[in-house]
Amino acid sequence: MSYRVVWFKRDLRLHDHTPLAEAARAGPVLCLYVVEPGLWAQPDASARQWGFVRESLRDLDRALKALGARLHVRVGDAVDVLARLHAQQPFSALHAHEETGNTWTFDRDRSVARWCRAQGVRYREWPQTGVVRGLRERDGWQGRRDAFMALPQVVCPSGLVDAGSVDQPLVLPDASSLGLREADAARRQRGGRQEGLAVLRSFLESRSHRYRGGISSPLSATTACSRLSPYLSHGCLGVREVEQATRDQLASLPPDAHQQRLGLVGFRSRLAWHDHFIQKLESEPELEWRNLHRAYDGLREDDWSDERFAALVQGRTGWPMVDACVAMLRETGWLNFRMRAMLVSVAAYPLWLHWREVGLWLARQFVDYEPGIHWSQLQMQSGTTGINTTRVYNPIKQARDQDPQGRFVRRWLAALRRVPDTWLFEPWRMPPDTQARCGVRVGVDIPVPVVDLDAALREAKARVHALRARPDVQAAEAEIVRRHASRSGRREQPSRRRSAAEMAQQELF
Ligand SMILES: Cc1cc2nc3c(=O)[nH]c(=O)nc-3n(C[C@H](O)[C@H](O)[C@H](O)COP(=O)(O)OP(=O)(O)OC[C@H]3O[C@@H](n4cnc5c(N)ncnc54)[C@H](O)[C@@H]3O)c2cc1C
Repeated sequence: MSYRVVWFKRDLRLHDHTPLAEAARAGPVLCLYVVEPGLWAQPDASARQWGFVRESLRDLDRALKALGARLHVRVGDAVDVLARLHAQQPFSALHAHEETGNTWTFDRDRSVARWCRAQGVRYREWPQTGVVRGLRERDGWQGRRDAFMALPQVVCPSGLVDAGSVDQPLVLPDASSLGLREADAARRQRGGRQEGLAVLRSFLESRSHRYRGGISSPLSATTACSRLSPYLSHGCLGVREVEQATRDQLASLPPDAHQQRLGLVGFRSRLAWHDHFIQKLESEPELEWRNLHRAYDGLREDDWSDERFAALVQGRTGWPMVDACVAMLRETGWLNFRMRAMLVSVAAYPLWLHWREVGLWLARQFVDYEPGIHWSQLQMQSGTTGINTTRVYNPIKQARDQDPQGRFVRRWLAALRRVPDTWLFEPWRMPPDTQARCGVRVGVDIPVPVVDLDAALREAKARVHALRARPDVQAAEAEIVRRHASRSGRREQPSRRRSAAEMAQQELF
């Protein structure tokens, strides 16, 4: 029997799934998910991500069963799994979505393509976002992305003929058998398309009026933001279906729904950034591990400090807003944009840590880890792209602006609950008699900051600005703009060293 294999990766849904629809049109299919121990052994993988994927796979299997098929799960190296399947029962084609992942998945996809060529198996891949494969420069990209988003969604087949047996139960390994030792996040979002659709509905219909103005503070952001990121990153929802649902919701709003309209327009621009940032990694896979602007090589690498990194990871920097964010991230696997940017900024400037290790730690924390967005943002917030404004977040100012009553900090840091408002954001300055009155000992119950914030910020900014001012560094920026910068808004000039859209992004949050 001739059949096609549909290989699910970061596209855990049946709706708007071209590889599945095309395979089903041609005849029997085998829907495959490969649990790859090599992938889960990478330093950016974590139990919380696997927990989310596991739930999504169960949901996917249920959806396939309703169509008369099932999800076939194999554990192993993708090429070995495909070779075994092919030896048992040869298939004519392998269908998949294009993936912009980390270096490991990039290499794996190339190995799979080589294996297909050698076996005479047709390997077909389709895009699932506005990211364009093989793009050499950014001119014209936005138009191509918009055209993709305007295409009709691909309808899910109404029935499937499974090329294998359908009455097997779904068996999925647990995190520990994949060697994932860090604990799952106790209060993370649950995986699966059904969960994702419910989150999408609640955002479009009732929460989006709080998006504009609500997404910067970590207090309001948990409900004001869409919270769609893990469903988009693991493909439980497609970007195109979310974009079109938003467009339709906007069209149906009554004229006086100003706040909701502003919210949905802002949200739609974030969906465009989703593709804009992933395109950077697609066009330049090396930005996962080396500075986008090579003149920044050596800026921080040799000054690595285990002590400063440990303080950050353990949430013991001494700056309450930073430590509270780390506590929330540990427990929920999510933070809003501004707080993510603040964590990276604190790591890069006052703590003067190179972004790669910091990025790996954060990647493991994020349930929604999306390599293209993640590594581009890590470099942008660390000031190593050469084309973005150097934005340095002061964690004490952020606390005052985003948590003026200290509710967020007190919620996540139990030791600070009895500290009076006056000292809450700089508790290490508390006089001894105040410490005694509120029963909190600086240096014992709460940490003293690892570095002097003002002095460390001053020195860090001076070092980065000195580098940016060098003519040879500025001269090299034009090429980075050509390949990566946004063309929306006025066309940016290399000499201005910033992208209009990226500036807008920095300012909006
Ligand atoms: C250092 C750093 C690392 C990040 N790592 C990731 C990551 O691994 N995965 C991830 O999905 N997002 C990442 N982001 C972007 C952003 O913080 C999250 O997308 C957002 O917080 C997710 O919550 P939400 O879905 O409620 O966002 P919303 O504000 O509701 O946005 C909707 C969607 O738009 C996209 N989006 C939003 N903001 C951005 C942005 N600035 N750049 C690109 N796309 C955006 C996401 O897909 C998001 O789900 C990172 C940001 C920073 C500063």
